[in-house]
Amino acid sequence: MKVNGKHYRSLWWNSEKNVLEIIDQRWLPHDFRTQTVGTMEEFADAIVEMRVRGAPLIGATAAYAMALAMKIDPSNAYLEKAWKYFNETRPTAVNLRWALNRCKDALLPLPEDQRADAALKLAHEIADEDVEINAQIGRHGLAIIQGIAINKKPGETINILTHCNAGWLATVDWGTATSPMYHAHNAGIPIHVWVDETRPRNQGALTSWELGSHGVPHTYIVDNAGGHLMQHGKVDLVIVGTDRTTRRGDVCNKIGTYLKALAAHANNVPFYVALPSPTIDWTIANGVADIPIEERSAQETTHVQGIMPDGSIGMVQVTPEGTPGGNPAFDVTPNHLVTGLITERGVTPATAEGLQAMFPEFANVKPAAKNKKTGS
Ligand SMILES: CSC[C@H]1O[C@H](OP(=O)(O)O)[C@H](O)[C@@H]1O
Repeated sequence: MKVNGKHYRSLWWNSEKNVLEIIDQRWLPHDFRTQTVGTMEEFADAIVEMRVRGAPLIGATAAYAMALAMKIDPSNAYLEKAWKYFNETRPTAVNLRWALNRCKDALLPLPEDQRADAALKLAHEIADEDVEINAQIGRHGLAIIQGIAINKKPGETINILTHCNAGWLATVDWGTATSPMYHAHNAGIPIHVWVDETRPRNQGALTSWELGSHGVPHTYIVDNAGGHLMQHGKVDLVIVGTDRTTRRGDVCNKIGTYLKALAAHANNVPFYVALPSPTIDWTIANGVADIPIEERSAQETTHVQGIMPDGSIGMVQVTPEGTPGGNPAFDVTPNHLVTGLITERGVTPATAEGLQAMFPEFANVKPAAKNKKTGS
């Protein structure tokens, strides 16, 4: 998407330096900083520290990480070592494991001297596929918004609530939850977006930065305001992203999503999830029982980042000294609270039958023994 009129993806390959370039999202929305990622440690750090974040973007980053690994040492042993090293960076977004497995499956059959080039080519393909998948999600989500517009007075604004950042910053481009919003805005449909702040990392500020850059009307709200707005008829539709959706349609997403789904269900507000197929974990059904929930640092809850009086970006402590912080980074919305899943192939019910009908090639994937701690 555009940043000050210039098109950017969230990551891109610098073919002159032969390194990956990323937007370092830790400094947004106050400072737009890019950086190169050229070592195994820099790749792992970029994922762990959320310089790159969002399930699809984590997956694309992991693919480029495997390309670097094959350039360093194309042996089977190093391939396995790299797979394990990167799989341990963050446990919840299944796109990480999906990308690592896709790379391993493609590379193992190849002679070692072909692996580095093949791995980089595959990383480019995964990045480009993500852009197209998200554009398709946008087109299918646009139809939902158009369906709501028909029942509104001509020119009446459609109010959409979203949680966290499932925007182009969380993917290579377009975003997932935001793609239908951008498509609707570009089609001239009057939308307004309620943007949940999404403590503790305040990814709502990223969504606000994105939507503002594209001229989409929006309002930044505290996480706990969504239910009130729904009770008062101020939300026509909720669209969120996902980090892992199970084969029966249970949706794992940023902490707080479940509460939005409960409020939407209680107020008969349609609750849709934008779901790229690499985010489906076909090996599990019960999301609450089987999806590993990342526990991040307490400091993310006891402190908040922002612009300091001198204009620098800093952290301030919001809690008393010594107060412990708890920080589960995700929660799981059971499928019965989900109105529909917006995939790149179309909109489907959040059920095992719905997902199998949309993706029949995965219908026979066998449940795997899960180690909930690592998610694989
Ligand atoms: C399009 S996936 C976006 C998804 O990822 C975010 O998690 P994080 O910022 O911790 O990587 C959040 O759950 C978003 O909905």
